[in-house]
Order: sequence, then structure tokens, then C-alpha cells
Amino acid sequence: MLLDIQELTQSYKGGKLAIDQLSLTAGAGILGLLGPNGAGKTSLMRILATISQPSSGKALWRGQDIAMNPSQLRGELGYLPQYFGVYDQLSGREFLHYLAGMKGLKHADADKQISELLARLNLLPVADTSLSQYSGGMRQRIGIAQALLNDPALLIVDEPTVGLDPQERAGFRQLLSEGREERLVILSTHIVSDVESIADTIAIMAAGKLIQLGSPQALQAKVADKCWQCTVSPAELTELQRDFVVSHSTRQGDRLLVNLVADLCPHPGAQRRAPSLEDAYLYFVANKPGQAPLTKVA
Ligand SMILES: Nc1ncnc2c1ncn2[C@@H]1O[C@H](COP(=O)(O)OP(=O)(O)OP(=O)(O)O)[C@@H](O)[C@H]1O
Repeated sequence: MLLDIQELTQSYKGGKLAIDQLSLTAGAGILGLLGPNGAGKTSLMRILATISQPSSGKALWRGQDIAMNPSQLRGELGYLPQYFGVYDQLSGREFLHYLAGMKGLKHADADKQISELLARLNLLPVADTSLSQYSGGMRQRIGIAQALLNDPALLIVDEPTVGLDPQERAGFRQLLSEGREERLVILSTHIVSDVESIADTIAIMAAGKLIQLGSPQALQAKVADKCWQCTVSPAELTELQRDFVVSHSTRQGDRLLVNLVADLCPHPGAQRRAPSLEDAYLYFVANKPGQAPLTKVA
């Protein structure tokens, strides 16, 4: 086990409880952190990246409390924050050299790593261009490159695929998958497809709490009997949306083929269908503690 989070709580000024007694353990592999806006993902990642301190509870990295001993983790950490400010007057290559220096890399090692990362992230053609000229996707890729400098044992990436096109997203997933045997990658997103194919474990957060933890397959299995499909009129769809979680709908002439998640059969014509991770995510977020279950009978 590399990471051991014990009853971590973060409350902000004004009493906002962003993380509520969260506990989990993780070893090497990819941990996908899924949750809606405001679930507490960024607050958690900032604590793990030693940027903020928890209000109570602790996080241990290799058995050491990171709040007591942040420098031990910082030497092994790569972090891509959600809002990644860059130094506009520097070129991409200069920026990476600057951060490599901050991470204590020797110049020759840094040179080699930077060239490799620029190539992997398709940034060689703009390596010597000022960052002020970079598009949003290029900025995101240079952010990923700096996080990967020095081959970190803990890589924390907060909504890393924002601004990337579909091809870049696929390349990024591939990049994260490499070296997963040796490192822990924590990837937060509210886009299920970003983590569906690569995460070993999924943690679903809502309202500061960890509401589910398991492999993508295990989470899907939990909703295997709750996934339905039916063909309905637009008016019926509006009604279904009021009472159930509709995960997808496709137009078929003047009717709609609708995928729903519900505890019991939601419509007389509904049939069971195979579950996806998105179904599991929607089901558990809709059924978060304190909310009425999805049990309306058709
Ligand atoms: N500095 C702060 N002061 C007060 N409240 C905050 C602060 N930072 C975050 N919050 C609140 O804490 C809760 C959790 O926010 P957080 O950014 O951790 O969630 P998130 O899951 O990362 O959301 P998103 O997907 O929108 O980034 C939200 O209600 C947010 O408004």
C-alpha cells in the first residue's frame, strides 16, 4: 500500500464541509476519482499534493503523514492542478527546464526527459515557441509534461483532459497507463469515459463523502439489475426524467430510445440492458446518502 487516507476532513472558512471523514487506501495503479461539481475532488487532491492541510484526519504516503513530512512526498510527486497557470514569457522547453530545476533534476537528465516528453505529447514543433502562443490543448499538454518530469511515484492529475481533442484524450490515457505497475496515478474527472477503460479502481465522491470504491467491473455489477431501456414518446420522456435517472436517449423517428437507471421497472415497456460504468456513476450519485432511492414502480 502506498497511500492510506484516514478520516480526512476539510472544512473551509464559513463552515463549508468539502471533505467529510473520507478514508481509503491505494497501491500502485490508476485510481479514478469521479464526482459531480463540488463533490470535493479538488480539495482532496490539493491535500494529497501537500498544497493545503486537512482540518482533521490524515493522509499517509509510504506510512508517513504528508502534513508532518511534506518534503518526502514532494520528491516523488507530479501534480497537474485543475487551473494550470503558466509562465507566458517562457517557451515550452524553458518552462519544463525551469520546473525540472525546481524538482532538483540534473541538467543532462532534464534535457533527455524534456525532449522525450515533448515528443510524447506532440509538442516538439512548438517546443521553442512562447507559451503565450499556445492553444488551450497545448497548455494542457505542457502541464501534463511537467507533472511527468522525474517519473513521479505519485501522479495527481485534476481534470486533465479538459481542452484536449478526442485523439489527444486517447493519447493521454495511453500515457497514463504506462508505468502503472510502479506508480499510483490519481485522476479526477466528471467524464466517466476518461477513466472507464484505464482505471484499476474507481472512487465515487459526492458531497465530500466517498460513496463507492471498487473496480469498474465491480461497480457495474452492483447496478446490473437496475439498467433499463424503453422506447417512449417525447412527453413520456419528460415524465421519466422527473422520476428516474435517464442516462441516454436517441431519437427514432417521432419516438425516443431511452436508457434509464432505476431500482424497479420504470415503464411497462422497459427491458433490462447491460450496465455501463456511467450507469453505476449516475445511480450512486443520484442515491447519495440522504436522498430518496430510485424506487418508483411503473
Ligand atoms: N477555498 C474555498 N473556500 C470555501 N469553499 C470552497 C473552497 N474551495 C472549494 N470550496 C467548496 O468546497 C466544495 C468542494 O469543492 P471542490 O473544488 O473540492 O470540488 P470538486 O469536486 O473538485 O468540484 P469541480 O469538479 O467543480 O472542480 C464546493 O462546495 C466548493 O464550493
